[in-house]
Amino acid sequence: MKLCNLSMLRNWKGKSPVTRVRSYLSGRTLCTATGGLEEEERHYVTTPIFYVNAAPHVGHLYSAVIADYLHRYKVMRGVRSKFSTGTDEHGLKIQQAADRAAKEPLRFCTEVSGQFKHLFKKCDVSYTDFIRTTEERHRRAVEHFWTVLQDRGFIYKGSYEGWYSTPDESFLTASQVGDATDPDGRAVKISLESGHKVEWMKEENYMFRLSEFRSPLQRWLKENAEVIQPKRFRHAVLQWLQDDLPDLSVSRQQSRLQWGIPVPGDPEQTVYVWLDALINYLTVAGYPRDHSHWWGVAHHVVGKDILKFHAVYWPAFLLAAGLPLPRTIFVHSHWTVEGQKMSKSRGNVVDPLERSRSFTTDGLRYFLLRQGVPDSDCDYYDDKVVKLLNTELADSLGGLLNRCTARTLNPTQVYPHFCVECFPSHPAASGDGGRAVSEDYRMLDSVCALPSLVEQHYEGLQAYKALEVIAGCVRQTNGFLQRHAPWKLDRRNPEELRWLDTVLHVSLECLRIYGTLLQPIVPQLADKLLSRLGVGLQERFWGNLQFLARQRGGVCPFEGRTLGPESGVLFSRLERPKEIKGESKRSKKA
Ligand SMILES: Nc1ncnc2c1ncn2[C@@H]1O[C@H](COP(=O)(O)OP(=O)(O)OP(=O)(O)O)[C@@H](O)[C@H]1O
Repeated sequence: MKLCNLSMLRNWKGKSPVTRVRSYLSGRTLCTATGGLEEEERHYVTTPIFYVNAAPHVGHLYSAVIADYLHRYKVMRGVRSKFSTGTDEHGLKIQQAADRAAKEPLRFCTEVSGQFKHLFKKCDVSYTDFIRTTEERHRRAVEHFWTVLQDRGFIYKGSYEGWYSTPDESFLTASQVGDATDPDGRAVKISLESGHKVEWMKEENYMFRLSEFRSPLQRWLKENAEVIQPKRFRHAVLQWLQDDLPDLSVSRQQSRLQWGIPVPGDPEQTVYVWLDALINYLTVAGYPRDHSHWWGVAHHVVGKDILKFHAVYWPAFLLAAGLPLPRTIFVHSHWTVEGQKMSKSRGNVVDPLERSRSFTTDGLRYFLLRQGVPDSDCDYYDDKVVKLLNTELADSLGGLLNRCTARTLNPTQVYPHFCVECFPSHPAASGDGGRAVSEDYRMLDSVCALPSLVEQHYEGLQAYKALEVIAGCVRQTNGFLQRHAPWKLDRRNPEELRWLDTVLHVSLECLRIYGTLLQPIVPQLADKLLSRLGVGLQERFWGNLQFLARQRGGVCPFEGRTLGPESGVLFSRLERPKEIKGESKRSKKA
């Protein structure tokens, strides 16, 4: 077992009662600070499963890359991480979309599900599990779950009467419905939340005793203040729990909905699509057989549009089934287009595959995670993407790498030596030989503090804050290089050469830290950067984030090592592509 450094100890926020310390270098094992007892840590992150009534858009990719970076971050920490995504394939909307496309529903679903898979592959979404709700393993899980709820007395046959929104596949209380007029001027009722038309529905079906769960849910939220993040969404859920919480219809008559899973023992009824869909998280965990390994450590990433399903219905179903509740429900806001939610049914979508070709996969991932703020909606437009990527990836980060590794400055192409007399660990200790100035020490402080700040933001699913602090440090390092202008130093003078090498060593150390921290967000770009620096695959874990060890008398394994081969610019400056300009104009006219 290798030793962990102090910052790891300080930063580790394990949930077990004993102080847990990760041996990051060994990757998988975990020991306790008290006795070396080995234990394994697990993490299970999910995206919503995506409804296959139309092709994916940028909003879907956003949910997927949030879960992906969390998964990659956990893997970097040596945690055993499971990451599931997939497609939600039952329901009236799919039945109708398949009819419109004149295709068998399953064939239609297979095609659209394939588009999601293809997108995720192209965009490096490194899921470990992909589930389709039309799979046999899922049908078995739903049937079992239903039977458990029924056996425990939480499902009864009743009659549902009330408002129903087919586009949202959801039931609404009177307070959630408002008046509007349709395009033909007729008075209609709409869902106040989604704006979709609702209809009055009356039919016999199965009801779930949701009304019994108000207090348990309130208690759960009270005792677990962090379970719903960010906070404003927790408040929204608490508010819903103050309102009416009537029993929930959990089946539809088969005559109205054929495309779904039949209710066990009653083929005249089809399981409500949301109950069916939510169970996917259990199916992936192995339910009903051996799910306990993963189920207790589940973290859901969801858009705010489906918060109620995940934070009210889903925990109520789980409590009724006697199963543990998710650890976190992380909620994000929406990408909008000219102020309106980007959505399949509105058709105002931005094609993520096309954008990943124009801006590169990492460019698009970086943009979404740097600009997407969980708390509030964000308008998407291409100019913003181009500006951000040119500034932060091409000029700032790419420029820094380019300058530090250029043959003119570094003709031997090695990770240069650090001279501690030129840059001692503390300014006061600098004798005549010290050449660093106070801004340089401020930069070192920022870079030293960076891993723990980034950790905090990654753990809290606030990637934009992590990327903001990284971008700030990159700017500081560029300033450091500019200030000392190593290109003006005379290599023939040994003293100047020592300082030149030190400036480059410090800059490469900074770049190594940035590249390592950026891996979950921009995996290809980070790989290119770290490979150029000659950092091996086993040297890219969280435990390799010791910065500038040489200054504190430690050993830097990279010093004197040959740099990796040159492989072109890190990130090429972007032009605004013509075809995207055309599309933006079209969407403006619409
Ligand atoms: N505009 C968006 N911004 C961010 N995430 C989104 C957006 N649209 C969808 N998502 C993500 O996808 C999930 C499921 O969305 P859904 O499949 O209902 O997409 P949609 O485009 O809103 O579809 P529809 O228009 O048919 O309701 C959301 O909960 C969220 O995680």
